[in-house]
Amino acid sequence: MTNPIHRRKPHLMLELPSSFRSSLYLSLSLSPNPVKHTLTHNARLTLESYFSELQKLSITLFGLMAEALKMDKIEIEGMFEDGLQSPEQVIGLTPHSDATGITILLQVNGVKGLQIKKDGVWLPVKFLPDAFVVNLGDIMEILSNGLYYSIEHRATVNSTTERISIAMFINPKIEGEVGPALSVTNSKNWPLFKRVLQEEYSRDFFSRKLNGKFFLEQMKIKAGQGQPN
Ligand SMILES: O=C(O)CCC(=O)C(=O)O
Ligand SMILES: [Fe+2]
Repeated sequence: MTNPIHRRKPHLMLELPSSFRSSLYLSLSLSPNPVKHTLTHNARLTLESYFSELQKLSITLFGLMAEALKMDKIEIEGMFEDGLQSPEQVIGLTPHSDATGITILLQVNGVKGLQIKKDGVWLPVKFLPDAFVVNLGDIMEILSNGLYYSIEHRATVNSTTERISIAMFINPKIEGEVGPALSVTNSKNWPLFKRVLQEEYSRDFFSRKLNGKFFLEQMKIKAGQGQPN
Protein backbone atom coordinates (compact mmCIF):
# COMPACT_ATOMS: atom_id res chain seq x y z
CA MET A 1 0.00 0.00 0.00
CA THR A 2 2.81 2.38 0.78
CA ASN A 3 5.02 0.85 -1.83
CA PRO A 4 5.47 1.21 -5.53
CA ILE A 5 2.50 -0.20 -7.38
CA HIS A 6 4.44 -3.13 -8.81
CA ARG A 7 5.26 -4.30 -5.27
CA ARG A 8 1.65 -4.22 -4.08
CA LYS A 9 -0.59 -7.25 -4.02
CA PRO A 10 -3.97 -5.79 -3.05
CA HIS A 11 -5.80 -8.85 -4.40
CA LEU A 12 -4.45 -10.80 -1.40
CA MET A 13 -6.56 -8.64 0.89
CA LEU A 14 -9.87 -9.25 -0.76
CA GLU A 15 -12.00 -11.33 1.50
CA LEU A 16 -15.34 -10.04 0.32
CA PRO A 17 -17.11 -10.26 -3.03
CA SER A 18 -15.84 -7.39 -5.16
CA SER A 19 -19.33 -5.91 -5.33
CA PHE A 20 -19.02 -5.18 -1.60
CA ARG A 21 -15.61 -3.64 -1.59
CA SER A 22 -13.69 -1.42 -3.91
CA SER A 23 -10.29 0.12 -3.49
CA LEU A 24 -8.48 2.93 -5.13
CA TYR A 25 -4.74 2.99 -4.67
CA LEU A 26 -2.84 6.13 -5.42
CA SER A 27 0.79 6.87 -5.09
CA LEU A 28 1.50 10.54 -5.37
CA SER A 29 5.24 10.33 -5.32
CA LEU A 30 5.99 7.56 -7.75
CA SER A 31 5.65 6.80 -11.39
CA PRO A 32 4.66 4.95 -13.44
CA ASN A 33 1.25 4.99 -11.83
CA PRO A 34 -1.71 3.88 -13.87
CA VAL A 35 -4.24 5.47 -11.51
CA LYS A 36 -2.97 9.00 -11.26
CA HIS A 37 -3.49 9.68 -14.97
CA THR A 38 -7.21 9.21 -14.48
CA LEU A 39 -7.38 12.15 -12.05
CA THR A 40 -8.14 15.61 -13.24
CA HIS A 41 -5.47 18.23 -12.65
CA ASN A 42 -7.50 19.87 -9.87
CA ALA A 43 -8.28 16.59 -8.13
CA ARG A 44 -4.60 15.74 -8.16
CA LEU A 45 -3.62 19.13 -6.71
CA THR A 46 -6.24 18.77 -3.98
CA LEU A 47 -5.02 15.29 -3.08
CA GLU A 48 -1.42 16.39 -3.13
CA SER A 49 -2.04 19.22 -0.71
CA TYR A 50 -4.22 16.98 1.50
CA PHE A 51 -1.49 14.37 1.77
CA SER A 52 1.27 16.89 2.21
CA GLU A 53 -0.62 18.31 5.22
CA LEU A 54 -1.07 14.78 6.59
CA GLN A 55 2.64 14.17 6.20
CA LYS A 56 3.30 17.23 8.40
CA LEU A 57 0.73 15.92 10.90
CA SER A 58 2.48 12.54 11.03
CA ILE A 59 5.84 14.21 11.80
CA THR A 60 4.18 16.03 14.71
CA LEU A 61 2.65 12.75 15.96
CA PHE A 62 5.98 10.92 15.70
CA GLY A 63 7.60 13.76 17.67
CA LEU A 64 5.03 13.40 20.48
CA MET A 65 5.44 9.61 20.55
CA ALA A 66 9.24 9.90 20.59
CA GLU A 67 8.93 12.21 23.60
CA ALA A 68 6.58 9.81 25.41
CA LEU A 69 8.84 6.84 24.70
CA LYS A 70 12.08 8.73 25.47
CA MET A 71 13.17 7.82 22.00
CA ASP A 72 15.60 9.83 19.90
CA LYS A 73 13.34 12.02 17.74
CA ILE A 74 15.91 12.18 14.95
CA GLU A 75 16.00 8.39 14.78
CA ILE A 76 12.26 8.10 14.27
CA GLU A 77 12.02 11.05 11.88
CA GLY A 78 14.95 9.76 9.84
CA MET A 79 13.22 6.43 9.45
CA PHE A 80 10.03 7.87 8.00
CA GLU A 81 11.49 10.78 6.08
CA ASP A 82 10.59 10.43 2.41
CA GLY A 83 8.42 7.44 3.31
CA LEU A 84 6.13 6.72 0.43
CA GLN A 85 2.55 7.70 0.90
CA SER A 86 -0.65 6.58 -0.60
CA PRO A 87 -4.31 7.11 0.07
CA GLU A 88 -6.76 4.27 -0.23
CA GLN A 89 -10.50 3.97 -0.39
CA VAL A 90 -11.69 0.81 1.23
CA ILE A 91 -15.07 -0.71 1.81
CA GLY A 92 -14.90 -3.80 4.03
CA LEU A 93 -11.71 -5.31 5.45
CA THR A 94 -10.86 -8.46 7.33
CA PRO A 95 -9.26 -8.18 10.84
CA HIS A 96 -5.67 -7.00 10.73
CA SER A 97 -3.15 -4.59 12.12
CA ASP A 98 -1.52 -2.26 9.61
CA ALA A 99 2.07 -2.87 8.52
CA THR A 100 2.68 0.86 8.91
CA GLY A 101 4.17 3.30 11.35
CA ILE A 102 0.84 5.02 11.65
CA THR A 103 -2.29 5.17 9.51
CA ILE A 104 -4.34 8.36 9.32
CA LEU A 105 -7.98 7.67 8.51
CA LEU A 106 -10.64 10.03 7.27
CA GLN A 107 -14.25 8.83 7.26
CA VAL A 108 -15.47 10.71 4.25
CA ASN A 109 -19.23 10.29 4.44
CA GLY A 110 -19.62 9.61 8.16
CA VAL A 111 -20.90 6.03 7.76
CA LYS A 112 -19.70 3.95 10.69
CA GLY A 113 -18.07 0.56 10.21
CA LEU A 114 -14.57 0.64 11.66
CA GLN A 115 -14.06 -1.57 14.70
CA ILE A 116 -11.06 -2.16 16.95
CA LYS A 117 -10.26 -5.17 19.08
CA LYS A 118 -9.77 -4.35 22.74
CA ASP A 119 -9.16 -7.09 25.30
CA GLY A 120 -10.46 -9.64 22.79
CA VAL A 121 -13.71 -7.76 22.12
CA TRP A 122 -14.62 -5.89 18.91
CA LEU A 123 -15.66 -2.31 19.64
CA PRO A 124 -17.07 0.24 17.16
CA VAL A 125 -14.96 3.34 16.67
CA LYS A 126 -16.85 6.56 17.27
CA PHE A 127 -15.59 9.34 15.05
CA LEU A 128 -15.46 12.91 16.20
CA PRO A 129 -16.68 15.26 13.50
CA ASP A 130 -13.80 16.95 11.65
CA ALA A 131 -11.22 14.70 13.29
CA PHE A 132 -8.91 12.05 11.93
CA VAL A 133 -8.50 8.61 13.46
CA VAL A 134 -4.86 7.61 13.85
CA ASN A 135 -4.10 3.91 14.09
CA LEU A 136 -0.76 2.70 15.42
CA GLY A 137 0.73 0.15 13.05
CA ASP A 138 3.06 -2.82 13.51
CA ILE A 139 6.15 -0.76 12.72
CA MET A 140 5.43 1.49 15.71
CA GLU A 141 5.18 -1.61 17.92
CA ILE A 142 8.50 -2.86 16.54
CA LEU A 143 10.20 0.53 16.71
CA SER A 144 9.12 1.10 20.32
CA ASN A 145 10.25 -2.47 21.13
CA GLY A 146 6.77 -3.39 22.32
CA LEU A 147 6.09 -0.26 24.39
CA TYR A 148 3.29 0.62 21.98
CA TYR A 149 0.84 -1.96 20.58
CA SER A 150 -0.43 -1.88 17.04
CA ILE A 151 -4.22 -1.93 16.99
CA GLU A 152 -6.10 -4.81 15.45
CA HIS A 153 -9.07 -3.51 13.48
CA ARG A 154 -11.58 -4.42 10.81
CA ALA A 155 -14.14 -2.63 8.69
CA THR A 156 -17.67 -3.89 8.29
CA VAL A 157 -19.98 -3.33 5.36
CA ASN A 158 -23.68 -3.36 4.79
CA SER A 159 -25.51 -3.74 1.54
CA THR A 160 -27.55 -0.54 1.73
CA THR A 161 -25.21 2.26 2.74
CA GLU A 162 -21.96 3.02 1.02
CA ARG A 163 -19.08 3.72 3.37
CA ILE A 164 -15.99 5.56 2.22
CA SER A 165 -12.79 5.80 4.20
CA ILE A 166 -9.53 7.33 3.03
CA ALA A 167 -6.40 5.96 4.64
CA MET A 168 -2.94 7.41 4.48
CA PHE A 169 -0.24 4.94 5.41
CA ILE A 170 2.96 6.34 6.86
CA ASN A 171 5.81 3.94 6.30
CA PRO A 172 9.59 3.98 6.57
CA LYS A 173 11.47 4.84 3.45
CA ILE A 174 11.83 1.80 1.23
CA GLU A 175 15.63 1.71 1.43
CA GLY A 176 15.54 1.92 5.26
CA GLU A 177 15.35 -0.75 7.95
CA VAL A 178 12.57 -1.89 10.25
CA GLY A 179 13.62 -2.81 13.78
CA PRO A 180 13.54 -1.64 17.41
CA ALA A 181 14.90 1.92 17.78
CA LEU A 182 18.53 1.94 18.92
CA SER A 183 17.58 4.63 21.43
CA VAL A 184 15.14 2.35 23.29
CA THR A 185 17.18 -0.89 23.29
CA ASN A 186 20.29 -1.75 25.30
CA SER A 187 21.81 -4.67 27.17
CA LYS A 188 18.98 -4.48 29.75
CA ASN A 189 16.22 -3.96 27.23
CA TRP A 190 17.00 -6.36 24.43
CA PRO A 191 15.33 -6.06 21.05
CA LEU A 192 12.14 -8.12 20.93
CA PHE A 193 11.85 -7.89 17.15
CA LYS A 194 14.10 -8.73 14.21
CA ARG A 195 15.71 -6.02 12.11
CA VAL A 196 15.00 -6.30 8.39
CA LEU A 197 15.08 -4.07 5.35
CA GLN A 198 11.81 -2.21 4.75
CA GLU A 199 11.78 -3.60 1.24
CA GLU A 200 11.94 -7.18 2.57
CA TYR A 201 9.40 -6.41 5.31
CA SER A 202 6.81 -5.06 2.90
CA ARG A 203 7.46 -7.82 0.36
CA ASP A 204 6.81 -10.45 3.03
CA PHE A 205 3.77 -8.60 4.32
CA PHE A 206 2.16 -8.37 0.91
CA SER A 207 2.85 -12.02 0.13
CA ARG A 208 0.38 -13.05 2.88
CA LYS A 209 -3.27 -12.55 3.49
CA LEU A 210 -4.34 -10.09 6.16
CA ASN A 211 -4.66 -12.14 9.31
CA GLY A 212 -4.92 -10.37 12.68
CA LYS A 213 -1.44 -9.66 14.07
CA PHE A 214 0.05 -12.83 12.62
CA PHE A 215 2.66 -11.02 10.54
CA LEU A 216 3.98 -9.09 13.55
CA GLU A 217 4.35 -12.38 15.45
CA GLN A 218 6.72 -13.52 12.69
CA MET A 219 8.89 -10.49 13.39
CA LYS A 220 9.36 -11.45 17.06
CA ILE A 221 12.73 -12.83 18.06
CA LYS A 222 12.25 -16.35 19.40
CA ALA A 223 13.67 -17.34 22.82
CA GLY A 224 17.43 -17.65 22.74
CA GLN A 225 17.87 -15.58 19.55
CA GLY A 226 17.80 -12.10 21.11
CA GLN A 227 20.84 -9.91 21.37
CA PRO A 228 21.41 -6.21 21.89
CA ASN A 229 21.56 -4.01 18.81
O1 LIG B 1 -12.02 1.20 6.34
C1 LIG B 1 -11.35 1.76 7.21
O2 LIG B 1 -11.68 2.79 7.78
C2 LIG B 1 -10.03 1.14 7.61
C3 LIG B 1 -9.18 0.74 6.46
C4 LIG B 1 -8.02 -0.07 6.92
O3 LIG B 1 -7.97 -0.58 7.98
C5 LIG B 1 -6.87 -0.24 6.02
O4 LIG B 1 -6.95 0.16 4.86
O5 LIG B 1 -5.83 -0.78 6.48
FE1 LIG C 1 -5.99 -1.20 8.43
